Amino acid sequence: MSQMRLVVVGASGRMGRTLVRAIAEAPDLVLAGAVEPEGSPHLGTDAGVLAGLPPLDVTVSDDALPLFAAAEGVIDFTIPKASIAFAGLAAQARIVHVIGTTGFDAAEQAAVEAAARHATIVKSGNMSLGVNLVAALVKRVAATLDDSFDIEVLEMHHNRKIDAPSGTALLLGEAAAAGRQVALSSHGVFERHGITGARTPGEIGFATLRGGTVVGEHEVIFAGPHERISIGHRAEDRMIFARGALAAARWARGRKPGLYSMNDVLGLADI
Ligand SMILES: NC(=O)C1=CN([C@@H]2O[C@H](COP(=O)(O)OP(=O)(O)OC[C@H]3O[C@@H](n4cnc5c(N)ncnc54)[C@H](OP(=O)(O)O)[C@@H]3O)[C@@H](O)[C@H]2O)C=CC1
Ligand SMILES: O=C(O)C1=N[C@H](C(=O)O)C[C@H](O)C1
Repeated sequence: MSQMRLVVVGASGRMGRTLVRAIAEAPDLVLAGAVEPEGSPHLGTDAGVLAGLPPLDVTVSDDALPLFAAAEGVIDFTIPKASIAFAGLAAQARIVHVIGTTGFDAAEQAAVEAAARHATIVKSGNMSLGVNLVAALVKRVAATLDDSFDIEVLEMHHNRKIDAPSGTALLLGEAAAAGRQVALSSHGVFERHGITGARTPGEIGFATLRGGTVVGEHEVIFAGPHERISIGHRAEDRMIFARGALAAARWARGRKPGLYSMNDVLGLADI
């Protein structure tokens, strides 16, 4: 099979640069384009140089559509507003769209779902194998334990992160809610401050920490009567997310339009 031609949007970001390096080290993939927003100081720069590599002869552009038209996939770790626009363009170009961006509100999520009628989209709040395995375990443990075990999701990230709770924390909360056969929208508690009253049984609580250069840490705590179970994950390098995203692109190549998750890519959907 020929090399898969991929465009990286948000190419100068923390994930964008990591993705460019991950594509450069994959013999079956080739960087076909690199995109940054209009006005970015990085426009016209070589994407390889930007990522700390020798030149790759791909200059950073703000004109996504012609690049998408000549590619088979786009890898997108940007911001929700941009990802929605890219989903429309990817649908127009009939190419694979891997979305790692987090922080979507309900209307933005609905826009991605609409685009997935024409584009093959893989979207996940965390592209790593480890976190998706942890989510499968959380679902199983939540299904096994009753409401006498309180579920709390704890996360810590670097001080540049703009959304909270993290996409991964939400993914883990959804897994816990699915295990308990409840909706996260009705059982999730995202803020506590002041005289909150005692904890309501069945709540799924979230706590967010921000600081330093932490790549991403998550812990799901099941706190029961006189015992506590804790299941967690520590990301040590952004390369785990980048390699996961590239695995998603390979998996999605040639697949029919639809909205897929990393569970589909990793074969964890039935766990
Ligand atoms: N699912 C997963 O496994 C992971 C998800 N993430 C998520 O990925 C996203 C990005 O994270 P990170 O790389 O740390 O963030 P950064 O802020 O470092 O990078 C975001 C990049 O997107 C660019 N961007 C913004 N708008 C546009 C646009 N319209 N067109 C093209 N590029 C655009 C920004 O450009 P500029 O700076 O010029 O605005 C920036 O280069 C976040 O939502 C984060 O939560 C992160 C890691 C793993
Ligand atoms: O912004 C980040 O850095 C990360 N974002 C994702 C999230 O919101 O969960 C994934 C990872 O934890 C890093």
